[in-house]
Amino acid sequence: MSKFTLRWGILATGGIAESFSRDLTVNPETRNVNDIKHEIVAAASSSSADRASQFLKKVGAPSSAKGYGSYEELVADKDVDIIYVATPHSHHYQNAMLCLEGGKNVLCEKAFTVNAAQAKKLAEKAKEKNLFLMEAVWTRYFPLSIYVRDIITSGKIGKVHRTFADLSIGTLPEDAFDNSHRMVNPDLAGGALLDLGIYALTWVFQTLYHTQPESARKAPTVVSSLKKYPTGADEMTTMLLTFPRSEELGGDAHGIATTAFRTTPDPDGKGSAGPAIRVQGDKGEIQVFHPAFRPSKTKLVLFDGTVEEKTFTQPGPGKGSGFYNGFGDDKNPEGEGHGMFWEADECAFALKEGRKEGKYEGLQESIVIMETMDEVRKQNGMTYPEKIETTKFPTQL
Ligand SMILES: NC(=O)C1=CN([C@@H]2O[C@H](COP(=O)(O)OP(=O)(O)OC[C@H]3O[C@@H](n4cnc5c(N)ncnc54)[C@H](OP(=O)(O)O)[C@@H]3O)[C@@H](O)[C@H]2O)C=CC1
Ligand SMILES: O=C1OC[C@@H](O)[C@H](O)[C@H]1O
Repeated sequence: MSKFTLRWGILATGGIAESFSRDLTVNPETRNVNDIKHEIVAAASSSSADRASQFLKKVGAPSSAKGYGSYEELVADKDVDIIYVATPHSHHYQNAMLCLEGGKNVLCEKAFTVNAAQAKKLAEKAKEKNLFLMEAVWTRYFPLSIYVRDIITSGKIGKVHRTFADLSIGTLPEDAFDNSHRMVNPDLAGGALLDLGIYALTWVFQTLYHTQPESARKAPTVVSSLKKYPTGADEMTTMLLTFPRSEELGGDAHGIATTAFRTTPDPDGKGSAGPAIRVQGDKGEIQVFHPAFRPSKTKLVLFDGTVEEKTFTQPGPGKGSGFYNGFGDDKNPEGEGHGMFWEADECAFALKEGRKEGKYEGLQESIVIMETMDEVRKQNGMTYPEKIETTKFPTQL
């Protein structure tokens, strides 16, 4: 059988670009995906072509892959089918727009943009140019997430009324990040909400919103509280979302999404403190254990006494590999891939099938989530500099 090959260009050479690119080199057959292939054909660094070439070597790209010293050159490369945007949040809008204007399909890291207005502009541009565009919320494409959504839609836990979701990382920001770090720097749209809270929201949305028929999905109302870090970005944010839903589904549902630097739902690293995510219905609940961005354990607990635990490992290239994870303090278990290949596979399936959006989070849902975060920032007076909130393209950052 001839395989569909997706030819990738990598825009930026930081931590997550490395994890993602390494995952692209894992043979899809190791995860029973037999009809597509990924190929890294080029990478670009805003600092130098040499850095891009070193990056390509480091991640195991083919020796034919080209290293560019500017993002513009990458966009102009005729051999690139899709570009993975792996810059800080502040740069996503400008970088993704550059790619779309240049006729390239785009997979753009989370948070999709700084605000909903930017997300809408990108969606409009992708539509105008008939290009594929997807927010890289990798967790949505995990077999574990598919399993949890299936539990909900099958009615196993009954009508679902509430989801609690916490992604907090148990890290003292003063020790872990200097004030220019992308996690806390407002110039880079830093802060817990956009970087980590997006995963708590992902779990709330994928259990209470995405599981409804598309025509029935309605944006939630939100009340929230946010605590600022001295840089002006947030260090702890909690959101209470009310999703309007039909009586057939049990009526309105509540989502509680929270995120913080200093606390963690997993203080001993062994899950002893309980789950990070609880999706509760009137027949029981499905639990997911920390970390919300890359969970590997679930527990189904039903009113009738059923208890079913499941573990999901990430298929990988063999013993001893261990990929960089986030800001670098947790490595993958030995032998596992990172798990970013599932979202990459979705891009290949979509382009093979002629789809222009991701199956498990389309652009409309990414926009509603950005609107939710806009509202949280508005309720709590958290703004970013105008040059990164603007929809004016191009803007020099
Ligand atoms: N899905 C996931 O699990 C994770 C996702 N992320 C997301 O990935 C994105 C990048 O995060 P991460 O890779 O950790 O960040 P890094 O700081 O490690 O890398 C960002 C890269 O962006 C490029 N860049 C361009 N302009 C700037 C600038 N002004 N300041 C800093 N970097 C710049 C640089 O690459 P160059 O010099 O080559 O142009 C830099 O190496 C964020 O959106 C983040 O939310 C992050 C961690 C985990
Ligand atoms: O997306 C992410 O997931 C993992 C976290 O460690 C990281 O900070 C974040 O950007």
